[in-house]
Amino acid sequence: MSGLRDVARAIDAARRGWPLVIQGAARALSLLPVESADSGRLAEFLAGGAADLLLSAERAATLKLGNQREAAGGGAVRIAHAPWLDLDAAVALADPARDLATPLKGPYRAIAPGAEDAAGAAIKLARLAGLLPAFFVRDGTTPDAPAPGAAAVAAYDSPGRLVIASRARLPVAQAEQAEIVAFRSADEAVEHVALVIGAPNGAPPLVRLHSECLTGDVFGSLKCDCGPQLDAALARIAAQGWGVLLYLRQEGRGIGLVNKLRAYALQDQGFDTVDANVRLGFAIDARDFGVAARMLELLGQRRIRLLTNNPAKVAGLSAAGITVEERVAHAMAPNPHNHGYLATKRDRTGHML
Ligand SMILES: Nc1nc2c(ncn2[C@@H]2O[C@H](COP(=O)(O)OP(=O)(O)OP(=O)(O)O)[C@@H](O)[C@H]2O)c(=O)[nH]1
Ligand SMILES: [Zn+2]
Repeated sequence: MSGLRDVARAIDAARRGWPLVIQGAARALSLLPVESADSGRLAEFLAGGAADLLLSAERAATLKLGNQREAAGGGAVRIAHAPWLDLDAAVALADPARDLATPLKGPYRAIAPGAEDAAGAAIKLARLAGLLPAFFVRDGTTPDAPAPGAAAVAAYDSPGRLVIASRARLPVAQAEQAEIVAFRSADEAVEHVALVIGAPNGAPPLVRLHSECLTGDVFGSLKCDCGPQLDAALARIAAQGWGVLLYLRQEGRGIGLVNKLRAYALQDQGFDTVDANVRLGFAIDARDFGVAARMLELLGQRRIRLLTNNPAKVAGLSAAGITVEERVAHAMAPNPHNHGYLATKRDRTGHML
């Protein structure tokens, strides 16, 4: 599908600081990501015409720019160009790291994004590229820039084309009888993985959906509960004799490692995990559990028992056709560093803790 190839090229361009185009149903937007731009790239981009700034609705709301009406639909707010809206000012609008230190320039004026579908797709594309959701933007196309349609961006990470790419026996410390299964999609670069423990015994498998957390899974971070949850899930599945751990490549609840570390830096300034995500311009939780449902289907498991405290995982799987016969609580003892994080999950994101 050439549309998906154009999305992949656009993600690559965004990471490299090259311009890209998103074709909306009514009109196209030319875009240059604020994070990866430099003054030379910006000057080239501006040679095509004056550029406004596109921010996610969450970031605009944090800055008290724009309002719900403007944010409705596309999930993006466009800030009209002004002489003082240079690269430095754009970085200050995009990156919350300096929010408390530097007062905003301005005044800034929010205008309608123009092509709401393309604007919303741009915000999603920034997340897929692991970049801050902020672009220099102008109407129309740019020669030689990748130009996916907004609909292709929206469909980009849908799990329909996921297949099992490879599987092999993998004895692990917690379970000698285990098999690793790698999944691949023609559309996406990331590879999700399942660890199937034991052998089907007729009962619904005990399943854990684990979203990637480099800091917790590899370094034993005490800021979250991911590492202990991963270990405990493997132990509990092994004790049952049969089950599946899905290792989902959804680092930082889907915003990527760099953006998660930005969220951690904001947490060091006193914001909680929810407010940090929103301040960066992202949804509180950017994950879609449809991919997990597809993995379970490919493994032939449509009825499961799910280890989680997160009702959104149960709802996401159910909406995608998986029957969750039982939710099995999976709470870990808190430590002094993750106590606040766990309290926020309980109080603000509906976790049953
Ligand atoms: N953006 C962001 N992501 C975080 C933060 N702390 C942990 N994460 C990520 O959150 C995800 C943790 O997901 P899960 O272990 O599936 O936990 P959960 O959604 O709380 O649900 P259960 O553990 O199943 O109850 C991982 O991708 C972590 O990288 C944070 O402060 N900010
Ligand atoms: Zn973690």
